[in-house]
Amino acid sequence: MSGFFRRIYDWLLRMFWATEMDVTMIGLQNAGKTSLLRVLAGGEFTYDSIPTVGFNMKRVQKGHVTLKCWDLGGQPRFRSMWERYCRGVSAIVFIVDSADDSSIPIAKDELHSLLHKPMLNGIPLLVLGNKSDLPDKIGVDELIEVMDLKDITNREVSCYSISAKEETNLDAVLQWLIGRAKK
Ligand SMILES: Nc1nc2c(ncn2[C@@H]2O[C@H](COP(=O)(O)OP(=O)(O)OP(=O)(O)O)[C@@H](O)[C@H]2O)c(=O)[nH]1
Ligand SMILES: [Mg+2]
Repeated sequence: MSGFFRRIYDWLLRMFWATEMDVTMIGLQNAGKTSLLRVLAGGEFTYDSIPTVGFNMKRVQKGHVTLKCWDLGGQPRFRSMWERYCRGVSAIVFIVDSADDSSIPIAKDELHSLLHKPMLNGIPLLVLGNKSDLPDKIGVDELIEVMDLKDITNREVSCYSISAKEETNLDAVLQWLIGRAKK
């Protein structure tokens, strides 16, 4: 399809079949949540990302679906906000720095204590091992193991290895999220 007809087609889809879905992005500080969202929204990757204070919101447009993405601060003082921002969303995205071994046990505990909250029952979960461009990263199988993802039974769970920097697997992330839009 030529660029012109593609734009008309996208516009018609948005006019008559538009869907907006809320997605919340959480994970420890420095995992790469803000970087991922910046790149998903069409921005440039940068090493000078500023730690998020509280939260930010950015919309990501993909065909007829608008992802309303809530990017939460990962420092300990902001983690008590996570539950409130996860309530009622179409999907929770939990981002892990897959090249930082020491962060993983803390990330696992934070994730599992959040998933025990009754208000969040059943919300689909996508766990992303970010920074796959770095040499010391762990792969998806190991991430599933160390994050105890096989023990999660009350919701749909998927796990991908990604790099916000090199834009690795970001299409798969968007496709997964769009597939969770509430009908
Ligand atoms: N090599 C590499 N570095 C990354 C990647 N994604 C993010 N970073 C870097 O990791 C650092 C932290 O990124 P942020 O996106 O600010 O992390 P965050 O999870 O939003 O952190 P908080 O807002 O404090 O919770 C920055 O220096 C980024 O440039 C990646 O895919 N590869
Ligand atoms: Mg941030």
